[in-house]
Formats: sequence, C-alpha cells, structure tokens
Amino acid sequence: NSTTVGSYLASRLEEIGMKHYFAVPGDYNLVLLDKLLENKNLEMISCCNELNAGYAADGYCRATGGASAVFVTFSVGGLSLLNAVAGAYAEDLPLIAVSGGPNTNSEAEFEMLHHTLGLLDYDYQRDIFSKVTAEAVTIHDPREAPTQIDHAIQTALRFRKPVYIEIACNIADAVTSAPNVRSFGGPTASDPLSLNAAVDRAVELLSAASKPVLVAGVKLRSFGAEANFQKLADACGYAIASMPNAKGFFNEQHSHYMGIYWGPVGTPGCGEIVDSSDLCLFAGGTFTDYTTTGHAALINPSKVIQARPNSVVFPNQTFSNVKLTEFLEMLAKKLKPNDGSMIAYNRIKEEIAPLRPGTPETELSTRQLFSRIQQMLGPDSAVIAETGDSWFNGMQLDLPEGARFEVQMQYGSIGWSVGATLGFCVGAPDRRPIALIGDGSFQLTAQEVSTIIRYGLKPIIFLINNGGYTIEVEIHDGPYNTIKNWNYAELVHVFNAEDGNGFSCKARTEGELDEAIKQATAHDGPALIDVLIHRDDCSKNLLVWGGHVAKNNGRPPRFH
Ligand SMILES: Cc1ncc(Cn2nnc(CCOP(=O)(O)OP(=O)(O)O)c2C)c(N)n1
Ligand SMILES: [Mg+2]
Repeated sequence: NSTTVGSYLASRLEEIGMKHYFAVPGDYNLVLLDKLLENKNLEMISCCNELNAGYAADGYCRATGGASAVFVTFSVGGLSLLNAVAGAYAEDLPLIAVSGGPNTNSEAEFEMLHHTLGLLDYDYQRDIFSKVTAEAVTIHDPREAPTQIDHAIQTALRFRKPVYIEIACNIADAVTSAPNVRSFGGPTASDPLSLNAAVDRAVELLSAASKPVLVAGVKLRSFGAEANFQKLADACGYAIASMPNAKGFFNEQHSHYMGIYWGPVGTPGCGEIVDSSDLCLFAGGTFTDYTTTGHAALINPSKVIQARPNSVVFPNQTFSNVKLTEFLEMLAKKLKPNDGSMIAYNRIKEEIAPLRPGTPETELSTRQLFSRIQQMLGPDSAVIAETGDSWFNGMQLDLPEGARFEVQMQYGSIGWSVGATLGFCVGAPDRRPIALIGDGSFQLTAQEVSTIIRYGLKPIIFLINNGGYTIEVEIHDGPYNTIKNWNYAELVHVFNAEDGNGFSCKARTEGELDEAIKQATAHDGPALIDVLIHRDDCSKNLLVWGGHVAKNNGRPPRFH
C-alpha cells in the first residue's frame, strides 16, 4: 500500500510522539505543508520567522523530552533557521529541520532559481546544515524517501542531535510506500566488560574516599539518565550539587542537595565542599569557560571521575563504550553509603535570611524582584531563563520538587527564550512557564509574543528592563551595550490588535510589582510585566563571573 512522501514524514513524526510542528511557508514547501495538514493528529504552529520557529522547536523538545520539527522554505527560510538548529546541536536536542527544496529537474536543466545564490549548485543548504546536524539528507527519489526519513529520525533520537531533511518541492506529494512497522530505538547498550570494569574501578576509588560528592551535569537529561542519577544519590548518601546548566535535573528539595556548583558564583558553601572533596563524581558534566566561571572553579582532575554519555574517565584510566544510564544504575547498587561530605557541608552551610521587602513606594531592585518570583514557584512551574543577568538571578531560585528550569548555557544565543517559551508552552500545556527575559535579548525576537497571543498560550514574562546589555557591561563595557528603550507593555497591545488576550503592565516600585504579579497570575492568558531596573543593578554573582570570564577571554596570544 502507498502514501505520499509528505504524508509518510507526517505519520513517522506522529509515531514518535510529536503532536505539533512549527512552520513558516514558502513556495518550496507549500505542497509539503498541505500533506502535513492532512494529518489531523499533528497541529501546525505558524511562526513569524524561521529563527523563532527553530527556538520554539528547541523549547518543545525541552518540554516534551522528545523530538520536534520545523518546516521552512529553501535558503531564505533554511538559512534563517540555521542558528536555532546550531543551538539545538549544542544543547543535544533532537530537532528535525525540514526544508522544501528545488524541483528535481532544475539543476539538470541549468535552471536559475529564486531565493538561491544565483549559482547552479543547489546542495549548499544541505552542506551548511551538515555542519550543525548529526545527519543531512536531500530527498529526490520517492522510492528512497522512506529509508532516508527513517534513518534521519533514528539518528536524531539515538544521538540526541538535530537532523536536516530537504524534500524537493515536486516530491512532497509523490507516491511512495506506506510506513512499515518498525521501532525507533534510543541509545545502544554498553560493552558489558567495559561497564563492569568501570563500575568496579569507581567503587574501589569512591569507597576509599572520605568525603566523596556527586555532581549532576547537563548531559544527564539529554542522555536520559536523570532517574539513574536520583537512584545513585539516594543510595550513596553523598552531598549532591548541580552544575548551572543542569539546574533542576536533580530535586533541589532532596535532603542531601547543596545547591549549584559554579565555582565562585555557586551556592554558598557548595563550591567549597566540592573543591575540597577528595573525590567528585561528575555525571554528564561539561566544563566550559561559562560553566566553570572562566575556569575559576578549582576542579582538580586527579580528584575527579567523569561519567560521560558514552565513557567513564578516571584520573588515569578511561573506559570506553559505557553508557551513562547503565553506569549510574549499576554503581547505585554497589556503593556503600558515606555521608562524610554532607557532614562537612552542614558545618559550613549558610542559612540565607529571606529578604525583607521595602515599602510599596520603594524603587525595584533585582533582589526584590526575584524574592517575589521565588514566592510564585510551585511543583508545576517552569522557569525559562534567558542569557543575561537572568542566568544569575534565576540560578539562585529554590525550585520546588517537580519544577523545571531551562537555560541555553552552552549556546547562549540571546532571543532564544521568546521562541523557547512559545515552544515550551505548546509542549507542556499543564505548566504555566515563567520567562525571565532581559530587554536586550527580547529585542532580537520580540515578535514571537504575537504567536504566544495567537495560540492563547499563558506564560508570564518578566521583561527585565535595565536599559541594556548588562551581562556584557560586566564583562566589558562600551557604548555598544546601551539599547533604545521600548514601551514593552504597549507592544503587547500592538500584538493583541482586535482579538488578542495579552495582559501587560509596567512595574517600577515594589508595590506596583506586587499588584502586577497579582493581576498577571489571575489573568487567563499571556502576561508581560515590564520591570524597570537600574542599569547597574545586577546580581553580585554576575560581577564576579564577568570578571573571571573577561580575564579568561583576554589571555594573551602565545607565540613560539
Ligand atoms: C545572538 C546573540 N548575539 C549577541 C550575543 C552577545 N550578548 N550576550 N548577552 C548580551 C546582552 C544581553 O542583554 P539582556 O538580555 O538585556 O540581559 P541583561 O541586561 O544582562 O539582563 C549580548 C549582546 C549573544 N549572546 N547572542
Ligand atoms: Mg538588559
């Protein structure tokens, strides 16, 4: 029995659990979109531009834990989407980028085409995408389409990376075989000998340590190992920390959770315990300049075991082909409990006194703003923190069990959070996300608020209006860090036009903020609060972090 290429793709996307996809039309993908629309189990979310559609797909992956898909037109659409797909690569998200492509006859007929570079080479978009995906294919032959589509989907799910599928515009409705029954598996299993040897070595070293600690890393989620980590944490009794880009992957209400390990800007007392421990097991950690605060974190490789997605790295021995999930699971069964690091932590941990509010007329500060946001959090919250001082203020929030926290710390492309909030809302309708978006970032992608309004989604957006690029100011200031102020609250009314339901207001004082939060929370629709903050009011941690990152960026060139 048969179907069309476009319908084949739609049924496979439905089969892997997708319920929505993001799209911007163009004459290379219109027939393809018609085929997708025939599938009533998939809903199209039309976005204002392809970059934001990609950021929305990024957020959708984070919300659902599964794959997402974006449909764009050739070149003008695809090359705009590119930056979001690169971000998905950096963040290990299975985003399926689908582009319409030139008619299969064009190149052979030396036909010059619109939207292209004006050259008779139509492979360039796939070549470019091959750099930011785990697989990039062009579908010209309907008989090959099922194999190419299935292989690309399998690659995305197995390696947790984006893939690129280009479908020639005259192939989208071509006849092909209907999908055969098959499974789309996840990661492959470990090599049993290597796995056992790695676990035995870890048990030997950890059992000999007096104050071992456990640190959650960003790859825990992308490689499906959060539950295994939780089991290990419960079994070993060690003090636990999370790296900043893994915040929320481990329950912050757990009795042995110390906080965020981020060198000098981590939770007070946490960095000291990790840095002074005689053995740290990092599960899925990444040690970039940003996650180590310009390498100011005192990570001593001779005291570190790194459990990576596909290997375990000891100070002087690496075990290859060991899956993170299986390593943590097996280790949990073999480690004897040791609360040495927890005892040490309890001796030094600081009770952070809750901030006393000012008067209703007191001008707002970031600390007062975030003490209010803290009070809003519950088990079904999801905080989406944009690159900027929001990282540092968001990082200090104390997440209730079950609350989610999203940052794009590996790629850090500002503006991501607007589309990501759209996609997260679509993917997790049972949560009301709270987005922390700086004014600078917002100005790159603001128009996707109109899509949030269009689909009746209900995030609460805190637009942190400090007049510019504060995170950059603290790394390295200059006139380029000042931006033109907008009337952000008014923008929501612009996007509402005659039928939108967006709520917005400004808040300059503590009283106005309390009132704004009350109204936004009560509003049955999207809400944006334009919070006015002094240009130099940023978290202490940003000041510390900015200095270390600037110093690291400024390392002099070495010549030999
Ligand atoms: C796409 C993209 N372009 C430029 C940058 C560099 N950058 N990183 N952070 C910033 C400033 C962010 O400013 P805001 O969003 O206002 O954040 P804060 O003022 O720090 O709260 C820039 C300009 C970036 N990270 N991503
Ligand atoms: Mg700003």
